[in-house]
Amino acid sequence: MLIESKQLACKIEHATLLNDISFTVAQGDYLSIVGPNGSGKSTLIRCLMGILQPSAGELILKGQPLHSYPRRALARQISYVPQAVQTQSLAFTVLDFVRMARYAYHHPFSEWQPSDEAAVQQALEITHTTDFICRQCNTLSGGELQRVMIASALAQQSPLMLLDEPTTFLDPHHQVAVHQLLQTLNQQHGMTIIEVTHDINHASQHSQHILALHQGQMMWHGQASEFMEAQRLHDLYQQDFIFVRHPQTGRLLALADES
Ligand SMILES: Nc1ncnc2c1ncn2[C@@H]1O[C@H](COP(=O)(O)OP(=O)(O)OP(=O)(O)O)[C@@H](O)[C@H]1O
Repeated sequence: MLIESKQLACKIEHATLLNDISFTVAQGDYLSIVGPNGSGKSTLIRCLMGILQPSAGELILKGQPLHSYPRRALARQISYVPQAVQTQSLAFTVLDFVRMARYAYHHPFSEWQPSDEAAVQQALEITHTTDFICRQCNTLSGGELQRVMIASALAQQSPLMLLDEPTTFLDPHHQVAVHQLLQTLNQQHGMTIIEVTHDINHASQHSQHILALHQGQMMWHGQASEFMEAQRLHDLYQQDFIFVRHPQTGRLLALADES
């Protein structure tokens, strides 16, 4: 197993943000984490990044406690793509920004290696961001910047990529482009993906497993193809859904019932 979460709990001061969370993620899996606002999705991602310490239970990465990994060693295993970035804070060219992702392979005064250049070039090519390398990150559109963020995560060459609502602020075309890129990374490059998303149709169609959180607890974990069930979605979101079949794939799509 790549990741094992064993009865994970996370408390901040007196607030219990996560409780009794147990699941596993195999190499090559694509897990979507869903759930209503405030259910603990980002908190779980922060635990997986090693930023938050469990208050009980533990996270195991490749057989070792995740918190026992030194910072750089963890960055060689896990990369992270945030929801949205304040572009003003990115006063770097795209090339410099993606190169910085190689810090995990360097120590002070170590030299830039051909392997670093190869990793950066490959990340730029896969994400189709090569044309932007001389641009300042703070001049890119939201969709372009999100691809650069994924390029940066890819340059880390870690087997696991965590993404926190990576398509939230993107238009439909760029949402599809990022979704397709994630599919390619997962299916053709063997990348293990854990993605927080509010797009349950995307999650049920494109991921392999879904973990549904509700009030910091695990409400459901299973095969993505089995997720779409009226009572489950109602219990999760306190919202009725209408189901229709995708005319091409035949998969169930859920539409929030506004009637
Ligand atoms: N530092 C903190 N101190 C106290 N409570 C916190 C802290 N950080 C997060 N929370 C609370 O923990 C709960 C879970 O937050 P989290 O950001 O993980 O939710 P989420 O599922 O990612 O939500 P969203 O879908 O809105 O992004 C929320 O109620 C939030 O207010």
